[in-house]
Amino acid sequence: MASSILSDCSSARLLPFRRALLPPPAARFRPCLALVSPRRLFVSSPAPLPPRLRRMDSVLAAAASSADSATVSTDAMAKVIDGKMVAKQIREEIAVEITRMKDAIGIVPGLAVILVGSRKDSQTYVRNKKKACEAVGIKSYEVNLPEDSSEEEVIKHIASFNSDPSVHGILVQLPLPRHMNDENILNAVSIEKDVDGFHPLNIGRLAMQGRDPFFVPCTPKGCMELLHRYGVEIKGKRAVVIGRSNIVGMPAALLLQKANATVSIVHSQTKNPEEITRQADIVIAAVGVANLVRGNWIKPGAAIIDVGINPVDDLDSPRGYRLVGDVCYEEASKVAGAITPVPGGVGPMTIAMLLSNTLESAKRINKFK
Ligand SMILES: NC(=O)C1=CN([C@@H]2O[C@H](COP(=O)(O)OP(=O)(O)OC[C@H]3O[C@@H](n4cnc5c(N)ncnc54)[C@H](OP(=O)(O)O)[C@@H]3O)[C@@H](O)[C@H]2O)C=CC1
Ligand SMILES: Nc1nc(=O)c2c([nH]1)NC[C@@H]1CN(c3ccc(C(=O)N[C@@H](CCC(=O)O)C(=O)O)cc3)C=[N+]21
Repeated sequence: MASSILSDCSSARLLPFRRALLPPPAARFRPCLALVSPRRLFVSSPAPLPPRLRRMDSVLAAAASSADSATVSTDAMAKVIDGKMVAKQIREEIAVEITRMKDAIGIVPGLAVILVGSRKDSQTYVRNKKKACEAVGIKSYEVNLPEDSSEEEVIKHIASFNSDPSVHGILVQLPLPRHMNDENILNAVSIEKDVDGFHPLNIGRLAMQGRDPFFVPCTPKGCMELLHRYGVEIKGKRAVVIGRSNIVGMPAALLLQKANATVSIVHSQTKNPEEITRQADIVIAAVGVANLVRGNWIKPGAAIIDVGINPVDDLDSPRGYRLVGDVCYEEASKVAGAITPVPGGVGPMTIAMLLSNTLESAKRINKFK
């Protein structure tokens, strides 16, 4: 079913609010790529976990190995990196930890979300975050402000959450209205409660050798977790990150570099992006252009993490649209060694990492191990 929907990456029509920057399809698509036998980059057991997540190790190992058997259909098809399943397992582990903390010290983690304006997609994300919080036992606080609010009003709410001891994480939903300065607003979030990891001090610490941020931004952290869970070796490998935004591309490149990959960053001014991408053992695509990365951009056997969430017209879908990634899945899955789907890849991991950061914050603030 999925393959019939995605059978032609060049024909997806973008919804009006996304720029249509698709490459000319005939020029870039080489139809015989499925014949190339992928060189696998994977080990059978997951890599060791950082101490904080070690408790989740066995669950996630089981998740990864069940994904192995469930999703490899032929030798030429990439392994599906199932973010939805891994995220579910992580949420279950978080719920157990929250109960343990509540029973031991009577504290429940709290996450405050501030939404300015009435963008439909932002409202959906905020609703989903709230549901995810409730399901694991995190108390959620929400403030909805009108589009024409002032920066001062937003900062006033941030300040009140900064000093509220029942709030351990604060998230300001992006994008903010155009008249607001993101930097002024993100700077106002207490660095100890910055569960999005967007505060300049957190980003600065992420960039520096020998320093650690309080929080790692959720989407790049989710990408790294998926690579770890699926046993993708990073040290000494070539990685290409497509996109350099403050919230995804740039921190993803820093994390890959911290994990000892040799990293190149491809952006809108890069010449020959396909040539550079083709050298990568690991690709993280975070662009916002549907199906930009074609099969012939990919090195056989590479691991592909597709962050893009792009709505394209689909009259057969109840919503009138469906979501596709930045990578042409149908082509890429015939060349890559492993690949995340959209939906069901990085998106659910972003939310799971937000919950994980909120729990981590509540533990740190209350000195609970
Ligand atoms: N799955 C998830 O959890 C999340 C998904 N997303 C999705 O990820 C995508 C990227 O988001 P975000 O980083 O916020 O986007 P931004 O628009 O902030 O950044 C896009 C980046 O892509 C680069 N770019 C644009 N066009 C091209 C091109 N043709 N070739 C190469 N590079 C290009 C831009 O380059 P330049 O810097 O030169 O302008 C920029 O660095 C979106 O689809 C978004 O919806 C975002 C957050 C979370
Ligand atoms: N302060 C802030 N922090 C963010 O982390 C942040 C943000 N602002 N603004 C918007 C982007 C986008 N983002 C997503 C989160 C989950 C999915 C997600 O769960 N996606 C599902 C599909 C959901 C659907 O079907 O609509 C999936 O990929 O399977 C997607 C995108 C977080 N962002």
